[in-house]
Amino acid sequence: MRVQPSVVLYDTTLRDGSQRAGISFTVADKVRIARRLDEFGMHYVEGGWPGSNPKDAEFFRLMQDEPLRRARLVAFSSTRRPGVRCEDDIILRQLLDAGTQATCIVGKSWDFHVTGALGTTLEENLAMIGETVAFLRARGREVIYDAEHFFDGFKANPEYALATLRAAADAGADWVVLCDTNGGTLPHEVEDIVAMVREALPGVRLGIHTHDDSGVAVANTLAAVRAGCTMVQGTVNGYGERCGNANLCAVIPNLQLKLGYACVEPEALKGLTALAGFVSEAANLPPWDAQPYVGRNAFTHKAGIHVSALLKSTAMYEHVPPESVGNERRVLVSELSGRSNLQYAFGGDSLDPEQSKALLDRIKALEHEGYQFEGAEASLELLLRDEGQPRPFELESFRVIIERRGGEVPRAEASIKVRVGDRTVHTAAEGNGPVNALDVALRKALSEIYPSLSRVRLTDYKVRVLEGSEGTGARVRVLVESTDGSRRWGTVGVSTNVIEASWQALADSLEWHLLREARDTARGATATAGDASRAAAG
Ligand SMILES: CC(=O)SCCNC(=O)CCNC(=O)[C@H](O)C(C)(C)COP(=O)(O)OP(=O)(O)OC[C@H]1O[C@@H](n2cnc3c(N)ncnc32)[C@H](O)[C@@H]1OP(=O)(O)O
Ligand SMILES: CC(=O)C(=O)O
Repeated sequence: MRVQPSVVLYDTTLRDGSQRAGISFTVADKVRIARRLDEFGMHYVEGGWPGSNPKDAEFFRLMQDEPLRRARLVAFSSTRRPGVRCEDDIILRQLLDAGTQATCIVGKSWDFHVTGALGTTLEENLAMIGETVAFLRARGREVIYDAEHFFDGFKANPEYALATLRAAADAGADWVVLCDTNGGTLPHEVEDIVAMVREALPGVRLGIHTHDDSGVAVANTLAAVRAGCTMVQGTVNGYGERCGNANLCAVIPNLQLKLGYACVEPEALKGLTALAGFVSEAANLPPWDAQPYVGRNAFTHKAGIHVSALLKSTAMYEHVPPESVGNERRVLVSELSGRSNLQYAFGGDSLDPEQSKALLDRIKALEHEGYQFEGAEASLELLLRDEGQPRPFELESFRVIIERRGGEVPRAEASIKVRVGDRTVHTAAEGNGPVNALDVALRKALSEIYPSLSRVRLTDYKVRVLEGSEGTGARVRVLVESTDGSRRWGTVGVSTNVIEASWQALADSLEWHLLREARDTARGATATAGDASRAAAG
């Protein structure tokens, strides 16, 4: 592939990204994200609008004390207001006070907005743009000019839309960025219009800023780059106003891996998946599993036919290697599996054809009953255990009582009898609900014999009703996620009784931990014995 010239990355997660419904970064979040974007290799990081709110102003104050290492931090603002001198405009004063070397100014390109939203004349708007850019350039600032609604403006009145860009460029703007603010433009239009702008403004460095209202923000960004834009604006995970901005987590690998443009170091690209996770965590939004390139499902294979081909060559069902963006391949085992899924999931040829067939039949039958092994790989692994081997513990019986007295919060009490080897242990415990009481009672029964269980914690508990029409008599599926501080695993239980389903998932979780621990210990002992015999032989 021919290596194309580089494309400049301009991240606006902290400004346009924070315009997404549901996001409210703290100042500390903004500082952490800015540093992470810098480490990743974004060339520009737009931090916010200092004239908008005290949080953004404080963010820029803090960043002056400890600047970014490589990226340029950008403060954002609009042009001066109509009829107000730049020197007297408070918003521009606050922009300068932010102390950044780079600034971004948004101005109007669409005549409809100039007269309808700003309520001023077309001439005054041109003056607002040119004077604001010149004002900032005269004060030593780099100016990135964002031409709001450029594509809609160009379609309505191309001469005027181009005149707004000329006003910025002639006043010394370093970059002129064409914005598809309403996200209504399609890729072929973007490609044509950018080509016309290039012709009309030779030598002006162009950028692209798109929104995803038509679901084509990434495609529009790529079309603009192909037509000559050399800066791309976007956000991590595509966060942004309404349907979001161009998602840099797709734009960057598409440019770099598919189109041959240099954006970041190939090693840095391997940090993209971690960056996406970091930002979704900081934004307090659930990760987007189906997100291209960096989502958990982006390289997850479920269908038997796909997995069978993957075992021959991963390129058969993967457009790029997952490691190129720091993601990983996963293979699920479910009712849509064939032998290949089991072979992949359990490694090599550890199962003979008959075992595979029997296991697949069992999985398919259990999924028919309502089990789901996708998020419950530990329960799946337990299906493979040798039924002849003694189990770490076996349930003899449990009883759960829930009591509510008067207006008090209800309490639950569980008593449990389990057999461990030839001992029977009988315990009781209270909890804030029946499942919690069962969990506490079971651990109490086992903790003396298996002290490592004290490290195991439940991190998630989900219940799903499987047949809605049965009402409270319906079958439920319980999925439990557990951790011992270093590993996470999922287990499942299904029953018409939610406590029984919870028990199954809970018991599987502890049993899986104990079997894993026994296996790790056995492997450690084998390795130690091997070392000793090699040392003796040497
Ligand atoms: C496309 C984009 O995403 S641009 C970024 C948009 N982001 C934001 O708006 C978030 C931050 N915004 C804010 O904090 C506030 O809206 C502020 C501080 C900027 C302004 O607040 P207010 O003075 O109370 O005005 P309000 O928000 O009601 O209206 C915006 C004003 O800006 C004016 N304006 C809009 N675009 C521009 C522009 N390019 N140049 C100058 N003024 C503009 C509008 O005409 C309106 O003025 P008016 O009330 O005299 O009609
Ligand atoms: C500038 C900007 O955010 C837009 O036009 O969408």
